[in-house]
Amino acid sequence: MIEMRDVAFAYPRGGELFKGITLSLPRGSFHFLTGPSGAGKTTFLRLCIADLLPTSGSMTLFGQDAATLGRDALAGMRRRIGVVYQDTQFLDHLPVAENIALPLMVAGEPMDMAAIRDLLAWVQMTQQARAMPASLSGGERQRAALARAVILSPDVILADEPTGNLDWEMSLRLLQLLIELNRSGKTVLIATHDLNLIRAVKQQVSARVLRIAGGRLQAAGAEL
Ligand SMILES: Nc1ncnc2c1ncn2[C@@H]1O[C@H](COP(=O)(O)OP(=O)(O)OP(=O)(O)O)[C@@H](O)[C@H]1O
Repeated sequence: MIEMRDVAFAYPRGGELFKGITLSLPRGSFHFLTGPSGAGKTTFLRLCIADLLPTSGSMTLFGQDAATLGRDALAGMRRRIGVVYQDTQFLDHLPVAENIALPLMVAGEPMDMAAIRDLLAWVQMTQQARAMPASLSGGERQRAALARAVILSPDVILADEPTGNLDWEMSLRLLQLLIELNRSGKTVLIATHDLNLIRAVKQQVSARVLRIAGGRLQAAGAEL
C-alpha cells in the first residue's frame, strides 16, 4: 500500500529530521509508530499521504511513485487513505451527521444516507446524529472523526495520537474500532505515545511497533 525506500526528510530551512527510512505497509497490516515528542511522527504520517514528499529516497503509494503523481492522481490516492487527527476539526455550524458526510460532498459523491447511518451506529453515535460538534465529549469527537475518516471506504487508515485526550476506557473503545477495521482488511498505522495501549492491542492483533528517534526508524525494543 505504502512503501518507502531510503527516505530522508527535512523541512525547508530545517535540519534533516530523519533519513534512511525503508518501510513497507502491506495490505491488512497493523503498525504503531512511537517515539519521543518532536521525533517526527506527525511528519512521517504527512509523508504517508504525500502531503509532504521525501527530500531524498523514493515513496510509492498503491504502487505509484508519489513524486510523479499529478494533482488529480494525488487526490485519488488520498481518497484511499483515511486520517484521524488528535484534535479533529469539525465544521461547527453543521451537525455530526453532515460533518461525517463531508468527504462525500468534497469528493462529489452522492449522499449515501444508509452508509452514514451505518457508520453512526458503528461508532455508537446514532443518538448524536443531529448534535452540534461543540456539544460532543472528547470520545464522541474522536469516534465521529473516525467515522468521517472511513466514509469513503479507504484502504489505509492513519491515526495521529487519536487517543491523546481520552481516558483509558474510551481509548480502548476507539482502538477496538481500529482493530475491527484492520480485521476487515484495512491497513492501519497509529502514532501514539501510549505504550500501555500498544500492549493492550497487541494482545488482540499482530501489530508491528516502530519507533522513530534520533532521525531513524527502527523496530521498537523488547519492552513491547
Ligand atoms: N511545518 C513545519 N515546518 C518546520 N518544522 C516543522 C514543521 N512541522 C514540524 N516541524 C518540526 O519537525 C519536528 C518534528 O515534528 P513532528 O510534529 O513531526 O513530531 P512528533 O513526533 O509528531 O511530535 P509530538 O509527539 O510532540 O506530536 C519538530 O522539531 C517540529 O518543530
